[in-house]
Amino acid sequence: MPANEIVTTQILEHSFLDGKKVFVPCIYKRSKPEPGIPTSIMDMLELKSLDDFRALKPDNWGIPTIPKDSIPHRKNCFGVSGLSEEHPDEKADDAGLDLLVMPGMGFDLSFGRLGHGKGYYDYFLQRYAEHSQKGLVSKGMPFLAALSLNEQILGQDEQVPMGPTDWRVDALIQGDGTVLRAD
Ligand SMILES: Nc1nc2c(c(=O)[nH]1)N(C=O)[C@@H](CNc1ccc(C(=O)N[C@@H](CCC(=O)O)C(=O)O)cc1)CN2
Ligand SMILES: Nc1ncnc2c1ncn2[C@@H]1O[C@H](COP(=O)(O)OP(=O)(O)OP(=O)(O)O)[C@@H](O)[C@H]1O
Repeated sequence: MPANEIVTTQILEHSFLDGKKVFVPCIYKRSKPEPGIPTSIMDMLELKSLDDFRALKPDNWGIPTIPKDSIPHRKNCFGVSGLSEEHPDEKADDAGLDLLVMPGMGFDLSFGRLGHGKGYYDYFLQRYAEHSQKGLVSKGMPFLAALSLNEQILGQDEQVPMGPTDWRVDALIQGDGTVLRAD
């Protein structure tokens, strides 16, 4: 969470100045919970501008968060407006992400990632993969770049526990600027 992670403000600012589209996480409770699927899930919603970003208010964890009343008026990374659960299987032009910047509690040198135990990122990535397989997003999987403080990286012989739903990242960007790439 913000007190224990690399601050992403400059990445966001730089992305806007570079003319990129920027999406941020939006956590919500699914309206129709189903067994075996997390009840609280994450979508990625578009920020309209740098001013839009700067106007976000921090939530209880200090994370700048999209106001609820603006959700229906924002593009989702799956190309539809508002929350993705309201538009299952809807094909949209210009959908998808090139890059996903991922936080985490800990990382290992085999690109394993330990999240906050909510499955937000892992389940989002599974949904993205399903959208991609169905041809609902034109891009493939985003490049997964984890941001890690040096203290969050385990030593050579240690691994974070990885289960069947956990995704390995493509690159580990360390607090001292070192970048490790999986390929
Ligand atoms: N900067 C940043 N943004 C991020 C994350 C992060 O780690 N860093 N997240 C990384 O995951 C997500 C937010 N993570 C969260 C992790 C835990 C709880 C939490 O404890 N929530 C409540 C109730 C949640 C619910 O509705 O179920 C709780 O459990 O008491 C909330 C958000 C998305 N955005
Ligand atoms: N693809 C999925 N399908 C169903 N449940 C999932 C999926 N991905 C994760 N979950 C569930 O979410 C819960 C939390 O998973 P896990 O402990 O791996 O989260 P994490 O990687 O620490 O968190 P995050 O992904 O938010 O960073 C687990 O109960 C897990 O089974």
